[in-house]
Amino acid sequence: MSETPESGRVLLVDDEAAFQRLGGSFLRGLGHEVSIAGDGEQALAAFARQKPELVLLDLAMPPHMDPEIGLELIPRFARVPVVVLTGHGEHDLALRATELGAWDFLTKPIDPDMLRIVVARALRKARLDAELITLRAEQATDDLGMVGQAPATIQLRALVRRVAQTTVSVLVLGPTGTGKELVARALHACSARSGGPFVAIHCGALSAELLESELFGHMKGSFTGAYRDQPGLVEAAHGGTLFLDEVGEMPPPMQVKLLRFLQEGAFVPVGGRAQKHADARVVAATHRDLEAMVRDGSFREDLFYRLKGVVLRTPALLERPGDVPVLATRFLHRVAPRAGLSAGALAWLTTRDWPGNVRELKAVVESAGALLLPDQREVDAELLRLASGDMSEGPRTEPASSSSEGAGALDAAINELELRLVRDAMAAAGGNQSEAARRLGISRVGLIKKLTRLGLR
Ligand SMILES: Nc1ncnc2c1ncn2[C@@H]1O[C@H](COP(=O)(O)OP(=O)(O)OP(=O)(O)O)[C@@H](O)[C@H]1O
Repeated sequence: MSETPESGRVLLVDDEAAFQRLGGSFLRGLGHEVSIAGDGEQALAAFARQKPELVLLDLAMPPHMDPEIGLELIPRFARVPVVVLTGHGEHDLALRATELGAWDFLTKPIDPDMLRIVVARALRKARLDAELITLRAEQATDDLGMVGQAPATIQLRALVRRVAQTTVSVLVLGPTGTGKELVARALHACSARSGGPFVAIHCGALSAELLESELFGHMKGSFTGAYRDQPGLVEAAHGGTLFLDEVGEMPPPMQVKLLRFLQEGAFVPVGGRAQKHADARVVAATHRDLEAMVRDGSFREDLFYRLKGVVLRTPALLERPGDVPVLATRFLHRVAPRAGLSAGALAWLTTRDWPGNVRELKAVVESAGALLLPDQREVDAELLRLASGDMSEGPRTEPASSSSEGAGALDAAINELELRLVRDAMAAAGGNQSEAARRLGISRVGLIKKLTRLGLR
């Protein structure tokens, strides 16, 4: 097989002056940029300086020509192929070097043709590796933070990219926890406003009065406790994007004021007289059936049409089961980068309904990842069941992973985790129990039971 000569940066680590000279000039003759090091210290310094794409390493290093010193160097040349140079009959050494991550080895005296071929092959591998890393990084940023490869998810990402370039208002519709806020953030990030602020407000968590003051600000003395003029979120979002989460919960008097802002970019702070202006792109979202609300008169029709310049739908997880393993793996890696999901765990994850959708999946997988014991590298179905608080299912499909002593620690960890999740949900929902229950993907009665048991009521 012929190898196309590609030039690259090569670090040659060898203490033999003759080989440094001959090998070096042979490689330079092939067009490579060659650095030479005579011992381990020089090698590491040259590695940092030259950033080679390939290291040729003679294992016998001064001062004692001990091959162990050479072996120790291999892992230090991270992410770069290492070709080890060994003497005749050093088969075991070559094997150990390969185990430590060496890419190939050559036996001395070195045949120039072999050297040329091995170097060309190793450089090609180095470039493919680098390309793969770049592609992965691009893919990671390319998914706009919206992980998933189901057709519906791919289509949603494409729509987000297109709509982001326009100025139309966007209404994001979908069940709870399906990524509506994520879509709003992605719209902002892909838009010409990405350098400006992204400001989110939950319209259902506040009373009409508080919501108005939060959105449009208030003047000093306009109500008890208004000690100074306070600008609202609409102004904070000037030049950026204002995300109105659960717009369906917006009280009717506020709906009129929002409509005015959408039509004219104008608003009046609470207690103020002068009209103010702000330029914020509005993205609204709701899990409720706004059309039905328009029909029954609880949501203004003119506001509905104003908001729904473009409608983006985030489907329930049940409608895109192919996304479950991809999402679960991504969430697990965020809390336990070296852990994986067992086959049983994947089966358990993909057969559940996920009423709380991605938010619920995320919470369960992250909790399971946090519950891994220090020497555990795999999340199995049982750990997921523990993390989800669902102990009602049948017999174990996989062996238990902890001792009974560990199980006590596990219970405490689970309780703590549950406490944290419930507290966070209550805080995010501004103390509104229905909203907190929805965020957790459980019923309100279930939440009240939990609050009582956890001593939070
Ligand atoms: N495609 C996805 N990739 C990665 N994370 C996701 C995805 N979809 C949702 N999430 C995560 O799930 C959680 C819930 O998402 P988000 O808050 O955007 O949902 P939502 O539909 O706005 O929820 P709600 O209706 O309760 O306001 C967040 O932590 C979000 O990062």
